[in-house]
Amino acid sequence: MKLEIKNLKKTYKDKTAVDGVNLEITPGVWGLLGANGAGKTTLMRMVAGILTPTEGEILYDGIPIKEMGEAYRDIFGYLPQTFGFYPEFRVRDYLEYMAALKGLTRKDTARKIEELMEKLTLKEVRNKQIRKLSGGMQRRVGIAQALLNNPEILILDEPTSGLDPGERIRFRNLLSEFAKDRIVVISTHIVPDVEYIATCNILMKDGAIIDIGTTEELVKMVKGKVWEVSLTQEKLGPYEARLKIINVRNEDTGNVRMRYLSDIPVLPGSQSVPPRLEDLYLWLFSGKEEA
Ligand SMILES: Nc1ncnc2c1ncn2[C@@H]1O[C@H](COP(=O)(O)OP(=O)(O)OP(=O)(O)O)[C@@H](O)[C@H]1O
Repeated sequence: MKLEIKNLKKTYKDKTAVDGVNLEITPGVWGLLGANGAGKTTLMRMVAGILTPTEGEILYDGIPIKEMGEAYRDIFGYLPQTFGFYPEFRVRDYLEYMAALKGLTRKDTARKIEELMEKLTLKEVRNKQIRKLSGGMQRRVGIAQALLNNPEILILDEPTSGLDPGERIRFRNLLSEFAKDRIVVISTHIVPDVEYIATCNILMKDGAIIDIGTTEELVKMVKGKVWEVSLTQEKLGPYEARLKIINVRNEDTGNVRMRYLSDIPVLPGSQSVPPRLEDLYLWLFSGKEEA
């Protein structure tokens, strides 16, 4: 099973959102990381077959997806970034409706909906209208509809926005299990969502792919540039504007522990620490003024 993206380009009037992307995606979880406006959504919508590329093509096992039509939809699941369709529908009715659109039989529909409601803890809201659900709950319904047809390719755009930490962990586990022999692509700003489950991460900037690799391979870029130091809250102030700070957390001593990015240690007592994917994300995608 292979998805090939060849020289894919999308231009909106004078804006090139995706600029010559080449990718070969095989089964596993793929994290698509990039700042706002990098072109992630545009790329995913083209892969989902709902946006026509300006140039280039997408092939599934060697066949252009535009020639596959219905057959591509049968093997595809997609959770868009903004999910708010059919707000008047009750959860169960909506899932049944989506299952019918995806061509599931009555028997498969009942079985699959039960299974997904269980896995995504949706049972207690089965008879509620979607518009009355919390944001996190709506997202779970969105995830459920994307999984209804047991897709071979699953594309999720910002799937965990609105989910609480417990839900995020459950969701990650669900995806890891699901991706064993399938292609799952997750676009996100929430780096920890893909850090431990992604087989491979795709880094995107200004419409282009700037790097691809496992978390372990990619974090090497910031090896020796991540520091931690303990300091008083008052001393932190002047550094906040100058440094790329990853996080600051309170210590039992009353001091704060600051994790920051820099080529050299800036504060006395700074210790070099092993890099994480979030450190790299900040290094690549955030200007100093944002840090
Ligand atoms: N329909 C459109 N018309 C014009 N420009 C667009 C359109 N859709 C997207 N863009 C522009 O293309 C660029 C890429 O947008 P896209 O939404 O794909 O990025 P993204 O990486 O998904 O960002 P975000 O995480 O904020 O959704 C942005 O500069 C955006 O303003």
